[in-house]
Amino acid sequence: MSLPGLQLSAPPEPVVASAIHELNQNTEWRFETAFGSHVEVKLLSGTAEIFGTELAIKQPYTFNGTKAAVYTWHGCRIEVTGECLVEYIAEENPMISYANTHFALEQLRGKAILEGREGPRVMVLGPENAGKTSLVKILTAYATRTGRQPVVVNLDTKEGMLSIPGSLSASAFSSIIDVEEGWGSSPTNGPSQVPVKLPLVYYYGLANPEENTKIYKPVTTRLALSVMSRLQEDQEAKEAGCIVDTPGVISQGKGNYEVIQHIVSEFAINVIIILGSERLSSDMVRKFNGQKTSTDDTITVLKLDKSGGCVDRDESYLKQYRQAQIREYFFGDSKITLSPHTQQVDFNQVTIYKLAELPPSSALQHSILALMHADANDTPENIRDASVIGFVYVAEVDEKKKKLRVLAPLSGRLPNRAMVWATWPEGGTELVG
Ligand SMILES: Nc1ncnc2c1ncn2[C@@H]1O[C@H](COP(=O)(O)OP(=O)(O)OP(=O)(O)O)[C@@H](O)[C@H]1O
Repeated sequence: MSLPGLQLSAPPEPVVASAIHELNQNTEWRFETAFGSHVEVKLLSGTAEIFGTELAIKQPYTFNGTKAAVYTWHGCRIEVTGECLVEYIAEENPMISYANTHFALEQLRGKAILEGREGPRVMVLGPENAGKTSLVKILTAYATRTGRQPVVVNLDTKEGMLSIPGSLSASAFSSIIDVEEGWGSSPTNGPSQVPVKLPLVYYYGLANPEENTKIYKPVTTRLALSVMSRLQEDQEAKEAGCIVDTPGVISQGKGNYEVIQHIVSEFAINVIIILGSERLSSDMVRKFNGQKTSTDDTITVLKLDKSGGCVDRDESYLKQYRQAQIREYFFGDSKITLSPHTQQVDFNQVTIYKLAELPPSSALQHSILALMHADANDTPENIRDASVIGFVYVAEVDEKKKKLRVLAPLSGRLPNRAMVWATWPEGGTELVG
């Protein structure tokens, strides 16, 4: 086609390859897409789900920087447009045992309702990339599909759940999980414009719990106290119980499993699921199986097979993933655009803590600060144990004028609360010019 008056030809539309896949019952199409390249998946017929959440028929879902699988119980046809890094159909998968685990949890929920007690408190353990987060998503999705409202807890600070990496968070899930974004890093995530999932967030600020158990353990305790009181006060959460995702590193521990023990006692965990490690499973059976929780429930340890689809994620992928989570926190995702604002604040208007109070300096440039529900002059312990109001990004530090330019996901003056600066998620990325 030529453009009128210019005799120029419009560049040809790039040809994007499309393919149709027929999946037999109980099989899955596994795929990986690169960051920056978009792959569209459409369910043409039959039924299918991604990590437990059903796909709507004929609706296009777009993936970018994703590793996942479209699973079908009864068979389906899907159309895939765009180029995947890896894609194949897998006949063997552990989905039947994962669904059976959901039904076993449902039985525990039924029993707890009859007895007027809390539903199961489930913890998923296993080494890195064993599929823990994927299993937590599947169990959560099946529970919400059954009409339950479980409280999901993320104790893995390498990734964020409805928050950015570095945080520990909990949220009651009553609606479906977004198949394109997974948990998402922003509370406004999901198909609805209404922020349906409001997480409670605490900040640890390091990737590995064992780097500083003196902070990790008390912060976990605070989160556990809130979750346990929610389970007592909110009938729907009480019936469904909670599902706790954990960092892989605590399962690879050199034998003492101190952090695991702490989580089990603080959340009164009574179902421990082990993925992908015989040794861990036998250690956990020896340590916990048949023991009583503080609420007088008996602990059951269960081993499940790791999915052959779990992929090891290298550091460069994980770094891009974290950056994408941070961007999404401030700017939204493909469906919901947020309107972040930058503002100037004087050095003397902010109080920043690292492990002790810290004067603002250019070292803060391009880092993330957690704004805490704590007074600027509170004690370091109270600040550490406080929950997070939100995060800001330091766009610029002017040491001469003693001013910071900060980006916040919402407009409005920064409240005069204590702020915490930690090393995780790593700074250094330029979010705004
Ligand atoms: N069946 C599957 N098909 C394709 N990809 C999968 C499948 N199951 C899991 N994955 C992918 O494998 C990677 C590792 O899985 P997941 O995040 O669930 O493991 P994890 O044990 O939580 O890891 P970590 O401890 O490092 O957080 C993820 O990118 C996940 O999306």
